Amino acid sequence: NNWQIVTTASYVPQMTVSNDRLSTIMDTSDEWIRTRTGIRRRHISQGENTADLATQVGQRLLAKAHWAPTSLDLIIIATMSPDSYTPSTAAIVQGFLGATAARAFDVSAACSGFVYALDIASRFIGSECHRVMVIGSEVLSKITNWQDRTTAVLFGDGAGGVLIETDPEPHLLGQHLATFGDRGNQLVAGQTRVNHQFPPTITDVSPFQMNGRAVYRFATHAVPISIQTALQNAGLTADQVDRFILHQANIRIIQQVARRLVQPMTKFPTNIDQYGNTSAASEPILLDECVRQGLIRRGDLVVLSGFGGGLTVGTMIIKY
Ligand SMILES: O=C(O)C1CCN(c2ccc(-c3cc(CO)ccc3Cl)cn2)CC1
Repeated sequence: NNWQIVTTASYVPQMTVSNDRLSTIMDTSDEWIRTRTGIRRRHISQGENTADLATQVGQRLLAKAHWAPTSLDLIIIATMSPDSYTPSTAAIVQGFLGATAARAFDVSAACSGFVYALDIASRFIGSECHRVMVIGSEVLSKITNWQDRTTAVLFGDGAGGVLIETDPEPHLLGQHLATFGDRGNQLVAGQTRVNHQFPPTITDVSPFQMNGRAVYRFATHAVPISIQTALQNAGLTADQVDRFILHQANIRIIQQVARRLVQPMTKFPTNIDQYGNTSAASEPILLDECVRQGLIRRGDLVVLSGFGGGLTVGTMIIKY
């Protein structure tokens, strides 16, 4: 069933942490972080959890679309840093917003989460489900080991999302989702352990652990293939795309993907310098900024592509 993105919104915690400030708590430097990742600062939550960031986005979305919360049929939150095992972050947001008619659940696909959630929403939308809220929200600072300079310098907190509604015109022109579970151990966070004794003890949440080189290599290989496959599904070529909204994981990966697709960097807006890697939130935050800055207009051909934990990759071709 056809649907359209009605509006976009985003929200980041107020406090920013510069590279220089990080270099006072771990052995790193602004020069290293900026040249190797493109990151200059990141927003770090002070007391706001994942559902709080998502609720801010939800309120902004409903206000921009002039929708009553009770008109929502479905809320999906893509996150790898939920408030709790239960209730789901989506259920908490549903309660905070008073969206009493909406079913609500989380999608866990790390940095591909927003595309996975949008794909699921597009399969729900139809005769009984007209109005859907899809948000990517992360507080990665709570699962980061702030002594591990290989990961702590990369991540930030934030949330972004869209409202989608049934539409007579097709706007989802193609997609490609893939998961490589045999390589999942290359990017792990929040791992639980089951011990042999009885009663078992509750384990604390393990911080990020990443085989950076392996994930980097995966991304530079899997993302161009995913984008080309989605374009083929849509009967389109990269030349026809107006904007590529890629997961903001690393500036060099974005440059590498642009080269592989033989496309100019002007088609690849970036904001990793401001936010760091916000996992499932990075695409909707960037999408919202592009819409607000007029870099994406109605009728534009937009590619959304996320990649990361799972390992997963997800690409969607949308006529905005
Ligand atoms: O030494 C260097 O240059 C290092 C090399 C390693 N780097 C990496 C490696 C992987 C990621 C990454 C992370 C996620 C998790 O959301 C998803 C997707 C990716 Cl591709 C980000 N940076 C940083 C610079």
